[in-house]
Amino acid sequence: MAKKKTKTTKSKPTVGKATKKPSKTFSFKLSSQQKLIFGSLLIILGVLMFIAFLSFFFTGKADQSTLNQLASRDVKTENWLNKLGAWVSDLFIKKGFGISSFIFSGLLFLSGIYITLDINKSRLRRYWIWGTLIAIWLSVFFGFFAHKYDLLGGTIGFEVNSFLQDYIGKIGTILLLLFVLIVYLAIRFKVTGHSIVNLFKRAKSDIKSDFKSTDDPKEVALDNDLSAEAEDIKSAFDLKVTENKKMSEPKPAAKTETMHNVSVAKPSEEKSDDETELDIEIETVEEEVSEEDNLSNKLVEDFGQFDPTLELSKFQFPPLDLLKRYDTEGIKINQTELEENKNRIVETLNNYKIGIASIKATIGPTVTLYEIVPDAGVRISKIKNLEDDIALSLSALGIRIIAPIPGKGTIGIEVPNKNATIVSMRSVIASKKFQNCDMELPIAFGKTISNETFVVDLAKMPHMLMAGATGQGKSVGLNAVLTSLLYKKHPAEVKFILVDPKKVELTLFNKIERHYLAKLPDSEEAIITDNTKVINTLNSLCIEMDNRYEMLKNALCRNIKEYNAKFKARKLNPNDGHAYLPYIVLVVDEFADLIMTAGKEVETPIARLAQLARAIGIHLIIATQRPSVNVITGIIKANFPARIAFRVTSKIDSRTILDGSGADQLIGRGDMLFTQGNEITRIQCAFVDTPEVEKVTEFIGGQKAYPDAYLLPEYVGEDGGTTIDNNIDDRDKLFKEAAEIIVISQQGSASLLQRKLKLGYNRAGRIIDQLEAAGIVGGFEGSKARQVLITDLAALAILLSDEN
Ligand SMILES: Nc1ncnc2c1ncn2[C@@H]1O[C@H](COP(=O)(O)OP(=O)(O)OP(=O)(O)O)[C@@H](O)[C@H]1O
Repeated sequence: MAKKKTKTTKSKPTVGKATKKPSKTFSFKLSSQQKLIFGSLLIILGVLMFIAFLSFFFTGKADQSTLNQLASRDVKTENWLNKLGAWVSDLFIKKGFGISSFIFSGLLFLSGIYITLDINKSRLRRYWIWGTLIAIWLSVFFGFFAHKYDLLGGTIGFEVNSFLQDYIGKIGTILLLLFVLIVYLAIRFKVTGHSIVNLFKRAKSDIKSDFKSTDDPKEVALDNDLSAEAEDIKSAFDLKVTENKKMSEPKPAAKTETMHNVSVAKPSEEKSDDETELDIEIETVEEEVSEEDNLSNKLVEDFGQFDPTLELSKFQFPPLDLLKRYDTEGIKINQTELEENKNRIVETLNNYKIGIASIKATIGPTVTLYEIVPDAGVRISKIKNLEDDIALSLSALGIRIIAPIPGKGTIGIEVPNKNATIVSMRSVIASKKFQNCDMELPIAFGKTISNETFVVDLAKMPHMLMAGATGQGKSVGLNAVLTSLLYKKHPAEVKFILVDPKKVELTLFNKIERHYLAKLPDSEEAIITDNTKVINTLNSLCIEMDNRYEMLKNALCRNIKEYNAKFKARKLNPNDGHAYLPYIVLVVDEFADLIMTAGKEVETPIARLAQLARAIGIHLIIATQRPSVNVITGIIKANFPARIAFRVTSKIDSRTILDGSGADQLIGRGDMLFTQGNEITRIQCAFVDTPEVEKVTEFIGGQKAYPDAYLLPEYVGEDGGTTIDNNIDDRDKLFKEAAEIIVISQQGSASLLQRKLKLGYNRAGRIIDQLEAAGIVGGFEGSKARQVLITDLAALAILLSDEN
C-alpha cells in the first residue's frame, strides 16, 4: 500500500496518551557520507578476507609453524595478506567453519554494498542469519570428511559432527542434517511437496519430448523454445507464406510440406499431448512487502504491537467481591405452586373447551413459563383471547401469553412466581458466558426465563432504547450496563458520556472520570446534568464522529475494529493524525425531559449519531420514562433497533417501544423485555444496588488514572462565536500577549491560548472573541481554527497603537 499522508482537521485529544509515538530508542543512524565510508570499508574487508581465505589453501600449511610467532616482525608468512591474513584464515577456516567461511567474506562484502547504497536493511539481516546457519550446516556436513580433508569442515564442523555421531550415530546425523536442509528449503524457498512433484513431472515431460524429437528428426515441435534450426525453417516458411499469399493462399501445412518437407505437428494434436503431459507449475512467489508494511512489520518486530492499555498497564479490573450476594438468589422450585398453576390453566382452558395435549414448565427467576400444546384443531387466537380470564383464574398480575412461541410448536403462558428471586449482578458477571465472551462491548443484562445468563454486544446493537414507567428498574438497568462494561473493558478501550438530568442517578460514576469518562474541554464536571450542556456535548460528539470517519477513510478501514487492529499493528502513523480509538458509549437518562427542554436541538444530533455512528464506535443508550411518540420519534425509533422495555403503564406505551404489547403486562422490579428485531426475550434484569456501584467506582477511582477525562472536540454553540466584545477597556489583561501568540503562530485557536497562557477554556474563548472584535482573527469556522488576519508582529503593533 502506498504510504498516504493524512491530515485531520483538528488536534485530537488522545486517550490519555494512548497515542504515544513509538518510543524513542537509541537508533544508529549514519549520514550518507558515513554510509559511504563504512560501506566501502566493509567491501574492502570482505575482499581482503576472501583473498586471505583463498591463499590459505595454498599457503596454510607453510604458515602453520609461524602462527605462534606472529607478533614478531621478523617471522615471514606466505599468506598473500601476510601475518593478518594467515591469522584470520586460520581462525576462520581451520579453527572455525572450514571452507564455508567464504560465506562470511561474502556477507561482509554484501553488507558493504547494502550500506553504501542504502538498500533495505531487513533483507541484509536475513542474509546474515541464513548465511551463518548455512555456514554451520555446511561445516557440520563436511565434518564427515574431516579425517581426509580437515579443512573442509573446520574444527567446529568436526567437533559438532563427532558430537552428534556420538549420540545419534552416523545415520542419525545424516538424517538430522537432511531434516535441517528440508526445513531450510521449506522456509527459505517455500518449497512444498507439490512443487517437488511438479518439478519431477516437468523433468519427465522434458525428457519425453527430447526423446520424441530424436526419434523422428523430421518432426519439429513448434513451441516457444524454437531451436535455431527451427527458427530458420520458420522464417523460410513465413517467407513462403507471403509469396504464396499473392497467388492462391493454400493451407500452411501443405505449404511447408512442399517447401521444406517438414511436417509441423498439428496444433490440435500437440494440445492434447500437452494436456496429458504438462502440469502447470505454480511458482511460489514471496509476497512483496510494501514500504509501509515493511515499516510497520519492523516497528512491530522492535516494539511489539501497540498496546493501548500500556499507560495504565497496572490497571486492575474490579474484583467480584465488590458485588453483593443475595439470600434470595437461586431458583427454588415450589412444587405446590407449580401444581396449582398448572391445574388452574388446564381448568380455565377446559372451561372454554380447549383441550391440552401436554404441558411443561420452565422456572425462571421471576416468572415460570408454562408451555402447552393444545389438542389438534384448537385455534391459537382463541387462547390468546383468554389472557384476562387466565389471569383472573390464576389471580396473578402480569400474565403474558405468547402464542405461538417462535421456533417452537407450543403456546407459552408466563406466570409470575409468588416469590421472585433476585438476579444479582455478581452472578451474571461471574457467569462463564460473560467471562468467556469475545464481544466488543459485552453487557450482561440478567437472566432469561430459562435461567440462562443473557449477554449481548452493544457494539452490534448498535444503539439501545430503554423505556419503563417510574420505579420499574431503568436506573438499575443502566447501572447494570455500565457495571458490565467496567468489569470487562480497560479504560483505554471504552469511554462513557453520561447525561443525567435527575442529577442523582449517575453521580457515582464521577469517581471514574479520569479513567472512563469523556467530557467537553471546557466543562468541569464530566457527568452532564444541565440540559443546555447536552446540546454542546451531542454536537461535539458529532464532530468526533466526523473526525473519526475522516480517520477511517484515510486509513482505508470500514469500521473501528479494523482501524484499531491496523493501529495496533503499527500500520497507521500517529504523526498523520491517527490514534487508537476507544469506544464511546453515550448514556442519556430521562430522554423525555431532554426533548421537552431542548427539542429539535437534541433530536437532530441524536438522530445523526444514531444513523451514522455505528461504524466508528459511538453507541447510544437512551432511557425514558415516557415512551410517547413525540419523545421517541420515528427517526429515532428507526435507528434504535435494540429496545428494552421495563414495565409501562399502557398498551400504547408498550407499542411505542416494542411495536407490540407485552411491556404493560410485566411485573416490574427489573422484569423486562428485550428485542433486537423480531424476537422478544423476557429477562430478569440483574440487580446492582447503589452501594455496589459505589464500591466498584471507588475501587477503580483509587487507581492510577489518566491526567484528564477523555476530551471531546471543542464545540462552540451557534451564539458562542458571535458575542463580540467591542469594548477595549473590558479586554482581558492577557489580551496583548494572546494577540502576539496568535499572530506568531498564525493559528487562531482557543486551545492554543489555553496551552500557552495556561487559561481555562472559557477565558481563552473570551479572549478569542475579543481578538475577533479587534480584527485580529476571523470569524468562527466550526471545528477549524480561525483565520489570523494580521500577518506579523509589526502589523499588530500598528493596529493596537491605532486603537489607543
Ligand atoms: N433488577 C431488579 N431486581 C430487583 N429489584 C429491582 C430491580 N430493578 C429495580 N428494582 C427495584 O425497583 C426499584 C426502582 O428501580 P429504579 O430506581 O431502577 O427505577 P427507575 O425505573 O429508574 O425509576 P425512575 O424512573 O423513577 O428513576 C429499585 O430500588 C429496586 O428496589
